[in-house]
Amino acid sequence: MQINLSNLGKRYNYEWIFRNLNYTFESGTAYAILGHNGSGKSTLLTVISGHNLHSEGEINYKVSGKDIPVEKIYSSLSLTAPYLELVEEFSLQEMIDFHIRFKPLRHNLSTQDLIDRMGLQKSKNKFVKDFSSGMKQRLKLGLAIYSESELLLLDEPTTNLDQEGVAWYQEHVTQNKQNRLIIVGSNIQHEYSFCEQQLRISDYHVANLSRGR
Ligand SMILES: Nc1ncnc2c1ncn2[C@@H]1O[C@H](COP(=O)(O)OP(=O)(O)OP(=O)(O)O)[C@@H](O)[C@H]1O
Repeated sequence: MQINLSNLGKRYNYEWIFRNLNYTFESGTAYAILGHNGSGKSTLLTVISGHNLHSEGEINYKVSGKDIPVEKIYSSLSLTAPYLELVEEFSLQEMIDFHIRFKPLRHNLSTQDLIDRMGLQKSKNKFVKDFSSGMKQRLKLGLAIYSESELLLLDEPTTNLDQEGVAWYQEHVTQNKQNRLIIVGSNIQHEYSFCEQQLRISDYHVANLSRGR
């Protein structure tokens, strides 16, 4: 998979979040989008995922050498982000079964296999609404990392995780990165230490562009 951004810009009302962004993302590489709070990391990830329209420039997707329109890109991606909600009324098992109906898991994993990999065996029949915030985050990550998808978008992936949860994230994301395109929005080193490339969103802020970078 390849994602090509050319002169990409996004503004909300009169405020430009980034402009003149030229960049190519390729499968087999993990990228970190870095920047301070409010710098536009989540905005760029939502634009890449097709959930948010850009304001100028172009974004092009290629899967196996074929151009894919933005409205079809959802079928090639999985993502996790703080604003994404789980279905609180489901038990853990029901939540995964529901997810699999839309997005199968990698390597034909079953619901039970995923529960085992997340280390949540004891909570199989617990309602998601009764999960701790760290358990919910582990579930969101497990669903994203283990979905059959070429593009994995991770926005602030270790939110609410303790040290053990962070170690779990690092182990599972690195085990599942081969041949995938991974993009992490973060400003915490342990979330993106496995990424080979870094993109600083502040380089594409209008004030910095006019200074000629
Ligand atoms: N829907 C929206 N309408 C107007 N402004 C928005 C909207 N969403 C985000 N913004 C603004 O865009 C800017 C970038 O926000 P964004 O959430 O992308 O930053 P971020 O780098 O992900 O921040 P954080 O590290 O705090 O998560 C902020 O100034 C924010 O207020």
